[in-house]
Amino acid sequence: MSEALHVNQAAGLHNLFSQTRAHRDELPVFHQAASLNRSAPKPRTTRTIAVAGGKGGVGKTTVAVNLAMAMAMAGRDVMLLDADMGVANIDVQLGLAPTRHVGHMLEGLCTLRDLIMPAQNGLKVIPGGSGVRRLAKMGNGEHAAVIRAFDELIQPPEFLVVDTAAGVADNVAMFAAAADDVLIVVCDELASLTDAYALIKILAHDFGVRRFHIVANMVRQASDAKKLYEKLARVCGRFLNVALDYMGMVPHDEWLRQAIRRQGAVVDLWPSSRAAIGFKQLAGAVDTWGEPAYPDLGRIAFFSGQSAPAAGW
Ligand SMILES: Nc1ncnc2c1ncn2[C@@H]1O[C@H](COP(=O)(O)OP(=O)(O)OP(=O)(O)O)[C@@H](O)[C@H]1O
Repeated sequence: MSEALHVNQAAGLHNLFSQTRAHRDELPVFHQAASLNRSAPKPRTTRTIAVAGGKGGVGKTTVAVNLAMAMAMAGRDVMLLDADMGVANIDVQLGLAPTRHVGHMLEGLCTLRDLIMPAQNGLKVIPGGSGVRRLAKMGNGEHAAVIRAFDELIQPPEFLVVDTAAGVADNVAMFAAAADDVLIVVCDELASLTDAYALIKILAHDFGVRRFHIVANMVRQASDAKKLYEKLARVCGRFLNVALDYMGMVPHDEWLRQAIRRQGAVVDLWPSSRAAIGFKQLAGAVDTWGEPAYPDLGRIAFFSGQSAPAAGW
């Protein structure tokens, strides 16, 4: 698999959203992830949600932070992993000042548990590290080591929300494919749809992910959000064997920028803002997602080594 696929050049993706006739994609399925972990599945107690989107700037971090915070405010035990390693910024957004990052853990200088930072409302954050070249250049083995490190947590959370990087490089795909659910963030730009499609295609073909939750961010009204979803669903339905779930919308809302300036989450600081209401609805919808549609067998997954229920369950 290529290290960094330039999504807008891949297979003339822009055309997919406008053309009337195209060939069904028949690329082979690569079971690269499957060959890396052949251990038997074990019962898991943590539900992992990866927030992805392909394109940069569509609001992945905003959605991850506010989804995690909204669930924490609802009394759930939630951990948030900033997997945008090397250029991570969840710590800054939530006013945290980490002294260690994932690189220290990989070097054996600390454990994953040492990286956990308490944020507002009981949310726990694992910062991704910023301005560290080595983190930005991590290879597949190191990504897998980060994912497997979660097996060592003595008190696994009820939910792990993973904020992934932009693009469709291996790190994004690995973190997304290691989760139980993938939440794709799209906004009202053609490049957002084409990049979301590219990511869904890679996750479906190369990692066997079959179900995706879709949220429309920074939209003006519900009808615009629905149209975005329908465009994506139409193209995916035509070329990929995947199911898309529409999760609603988060409107464009200036209170979000204010929240970032105040180093907090909008759901916490301005809970009755339009964006906060959208995030809370999204958080409430997670409970309707049903069982993860994705078997553990033969893949690298977060908490795949869990064998006992989490404390407090
Ligand atoms: N619903 C919204 N209303 C207004 N502004 C928003 C909304 N969602 C995100 N933003 C703003 O858009 C910008 C990009 O958001 P964010 O950093 O979450 O995107 P991202 O997809 O994680 O970006 P990157 O790929 O670069 O990490 C931020 O300034 C954020 O405050």
